[in-house]
Amino acid sequence: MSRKKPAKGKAGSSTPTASPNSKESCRSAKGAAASGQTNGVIHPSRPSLSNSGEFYDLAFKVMLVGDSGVGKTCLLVRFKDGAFLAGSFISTVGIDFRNKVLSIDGVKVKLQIWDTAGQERFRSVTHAYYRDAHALLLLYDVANKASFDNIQAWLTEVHEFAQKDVVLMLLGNKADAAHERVVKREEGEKLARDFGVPFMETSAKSGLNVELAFTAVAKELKYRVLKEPSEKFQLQEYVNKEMKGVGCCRT
Ligand SMILES: Nc1nc2c(ncn2[C@@H]2O[C@H](COP(=O)(O)OP(=O)(O)OP(=O)(O)O)[C@@H](O)[C@H]2O)c(=O)[nH]1
Ligand SMILES: [Mg+2]
Repeated sequence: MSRKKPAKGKAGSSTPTASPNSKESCRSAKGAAASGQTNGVIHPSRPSLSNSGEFYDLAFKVMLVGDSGVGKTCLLVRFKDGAFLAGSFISTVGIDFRNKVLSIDGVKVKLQIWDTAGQERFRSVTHAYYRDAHALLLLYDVANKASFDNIQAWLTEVHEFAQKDVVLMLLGNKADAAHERVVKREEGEKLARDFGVPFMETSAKSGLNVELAFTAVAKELKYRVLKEPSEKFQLQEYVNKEMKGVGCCRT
């Protein structure tokens, strides 16, 4: 069985060169060493080796998008390192990525997760990356109404620049911030229903639903590539079954 080791470095030739952060409040950018050589899906009969030394069967690109300050970088750091490093907010510059290999129903799925800058001045940089994304996590901040109101504009952008069959999920982040909350969960649910996208609330601070958001996307992507005739997977159904509410648990 052939096993290839992707070259180290920045994004592969099919994607523009990344512009790494030097520092962030969530320190996510540190390193970002893994390769972006594989633009498409890797065939499962040829396992590959990630930079962290883990073999994987499938690889996908996931992009985090949304207004500046909604918590994209913190969400990625929480997922990758299980940490929330509170401190002064240092906005992401350009774009960066980190890899994580998940085991999904016995299949090793590598997610290459791109953390984009929410600031308007970096918009043209992020546009260039949409086309290669297999999945997009679109975030707003439940404590910031403007970030919620801007979701429609983000969706317009997604439809303009991303692949038609991209896997989309809407996340209402900072669900821990009860006192500052200005967007009700029901409002997020309605918006998601109106646009036909799966939805859940998350918290990079508490970790609420963070693992689930990425796992659900990985499951959907894996299902699309490897689906058995007997297998059925529905992303929103899975999310509804698995997600935890704020301060309570759904069964
Ligand atoms: N309470 C709370 N604060 C959060 C959460 N996630 C992020 N924050 C805070 O929100 C601020 C912005 O977080 P970032 O993750 O840097 O935001 P971003 O979306 O990456 O912003 P840009 O890089 O400018 O696009 C930081 O001060 C974080 O500490 C969360 O789940 N709960
Ligand atoms: Mg950021």
